[in-house]
Amino acid sequence: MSAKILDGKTVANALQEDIAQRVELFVSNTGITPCLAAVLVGEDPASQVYVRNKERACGKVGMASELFRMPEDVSQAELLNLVQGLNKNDKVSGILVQLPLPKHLDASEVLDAIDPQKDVDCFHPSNVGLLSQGRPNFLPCTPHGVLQILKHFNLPTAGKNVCILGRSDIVGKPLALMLMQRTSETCGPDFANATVTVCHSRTPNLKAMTTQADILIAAIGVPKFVTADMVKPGAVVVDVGINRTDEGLCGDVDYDALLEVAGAVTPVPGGVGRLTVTMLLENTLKAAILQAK
Ligand SMILES: NC(=O)C1=CN([C@@H]2O[C@H](COP(=O)(O)OP(=O)(O)OC[C@H]3O[C@@H](n4cnc5c(N)ncnc54)[C@H](OP(=O)(O)O)[C@@H]3O)[C@@H](O)[C@H]2O)C=CC1
Ligand SMILES: Nc1nc(=O)c2c([nH]1)NC[C@@H]1CN(c3ccc(C(=O)N[C@@H](CCC(=O)O)C(=O)O)cc3)C=[N+]21
Repeated sequence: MSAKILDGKTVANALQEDIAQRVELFVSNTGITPCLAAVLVGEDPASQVYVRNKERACGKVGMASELFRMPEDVSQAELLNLVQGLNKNDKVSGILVQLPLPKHLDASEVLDAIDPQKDVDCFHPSNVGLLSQGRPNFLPCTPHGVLQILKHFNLPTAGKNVCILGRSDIVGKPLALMLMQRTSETCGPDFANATVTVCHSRTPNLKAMTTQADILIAAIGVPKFVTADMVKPGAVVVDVGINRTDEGLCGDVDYDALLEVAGAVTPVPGGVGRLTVTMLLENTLKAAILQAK
């Protein structure tokens, strides 16, 4: 058996074409160009790559982006001051503070300071609360990207056993919330209504959980953690992990081995990461529309 490869580039390009058209329409109707403000603290190489990808993608769909770089030793007060300035700045539609932040900073306090209507990451407690109640303002980028890949390849989640590895606030937890809802705002009821199992570092006998899954989603940050014996034959495997190793970029799943057991699998790079960036563009346009009202 050879798994179908769920190419994120194709999905991202199709969605970005659609976003570009809506951006053009919005600009011609309002005279406003949606703008993403990205805040980057320090010199972390991975963060720099991601932020660069985000800026490039903004340009591709006709949106503006502005990068705000802060030194590694920036104070909490200075960073809060920057965020408050961006909240007030009418030219800025969306604000993204790239994570992780250096340890001396209180990330929650910084993220909570972002105007919920500019919170394109969907990290603000009011936006997370709305998401959990099934009436989202913004959809979180990476979880939304996972749904969009599944939708593009017609792999519905309704009635399926979905196992998520990882319970972070950026991927695992919001993804679990979205998949257990009755419907998805953008993808409909076929891409919700899952029976969701969330696993983490304190889950005993992980393999017993993963082998039950029709759809297995890995978001733990451990290179090639998911091996062929952990996957039910024919299952859909979504690899969210992005790990930098000596042999280059790799995901949380043992991709080559899984090609022989899985029904479908996302590559890294060229998988979910592409969609994360695309859904950020979607949210930035949405933010601009909210603010134009
Ligand atoms: N493609 C994309 O767009 C994105 C990719 N990523 C990537 O996804 C991965 C996860 O990121 P993120 O969610 O931020 O990670 P975090 O480090 O915040 O969380 C990792 C989660 O995985 C769990 N975990 C870690 N090791 C194990 C293990 N051996 N067995 C079971 N569970 C384990 C942790 O459990 P516990 O809670 O018990 O500690 C935790 O819940 C990373 O590789 C990251 O780079 C992240 C965001 C976007
Ligand atoms: N506030 C905040 N919001 C985030 O959404 C956020 C964050 N902080 N911190 C880090 C994670 C990670 N993340 C990615 C972004 C782009 C790619 C991406 O472009 N991936 C490409 C290229 C990867 C590469 O070349 O390194 C791919 O997978 O093909 C991946 C992962 C967003 N995150």
